[in-house]
Amino acid sequence: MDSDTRQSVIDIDSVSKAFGGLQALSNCSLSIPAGSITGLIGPNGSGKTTLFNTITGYERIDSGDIRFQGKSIARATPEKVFRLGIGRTFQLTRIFPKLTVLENMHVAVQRQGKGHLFSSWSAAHEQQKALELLNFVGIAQHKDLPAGNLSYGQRKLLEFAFILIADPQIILLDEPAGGVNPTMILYLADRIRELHQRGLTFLLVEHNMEFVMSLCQRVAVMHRGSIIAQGSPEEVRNNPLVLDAYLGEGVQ
Ligand SMILES: Nc1ncnc2c1ncn2[C@@H]1O[C@H](COP(=O)(O)OP(=O)(O)OP(=O)(O)O)[C@@H](O)[C@H]1O
Repeated sequence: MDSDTRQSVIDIDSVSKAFGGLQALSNCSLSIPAGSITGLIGPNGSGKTTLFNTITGYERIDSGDIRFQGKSIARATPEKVFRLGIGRTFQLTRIFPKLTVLENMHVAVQRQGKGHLFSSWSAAHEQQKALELLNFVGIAQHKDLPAGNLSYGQRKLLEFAFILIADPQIILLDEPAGGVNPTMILYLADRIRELHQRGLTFLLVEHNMEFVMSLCQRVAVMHRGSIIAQGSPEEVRNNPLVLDAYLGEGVQ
């Protein structure tokens, strides 16, 4: 099915957000088709992380609306957004380095669910699910190691496992390939494709153009707080507005 005609899972509708005098988002509109892998690119400071923060409840918008499956989430807390089915990773990974990898998974269950989402889980179920997910992201063999011993790429995989705990419907990834070695990037791309085939939707911010162009069916380009272009990787690559935006701000 053409992604343009699919139902959208998230609709960002004329969203604006200022930090003091700085307009980080300016009448920003974007729809994420259900079942798509959408890449969000743009020069440094164009508003990509701010957009992620507004979708996931970490920043309040000044005007406009954000809807998830048709319902406004513009005023929802991060916990509520997560419970609705929107998972998210951060640019800097958030792990406890002295706890083992498996202990980190247990902490993630407690921390992300705040005791509600997973209250019916038994300890055995939690253990089994944690191991399955560590296996899926390829770091189960390190389960008893302190998480601080993991490489940067492996920490990102661990954080990926954290958000899968809650069976999200859409996953927002903030620079998943940033600082990760090429082999790990390919591995991560395969995991994303596999989850996508199982029905998950992805929105990812990324500066690694090869990663974006090979993985995403749709690409949206931000510049100065607005979406200036969107379409297939090919369409975006050939759009002169996109080149102007990057050249104007210094190529990444
Ligand atoms: N909490 C904040 N307080 C003040 N200014 C902020 C805040 N968060 C972001 N900004 C500013 O908003 C603008 C957009 O930043 P944002 O981090 O969203 O851009 P980005 O596209 O994600 O950049 P990068 O690619 O470098 O991560 C920047 O000028 C940034 O300095």
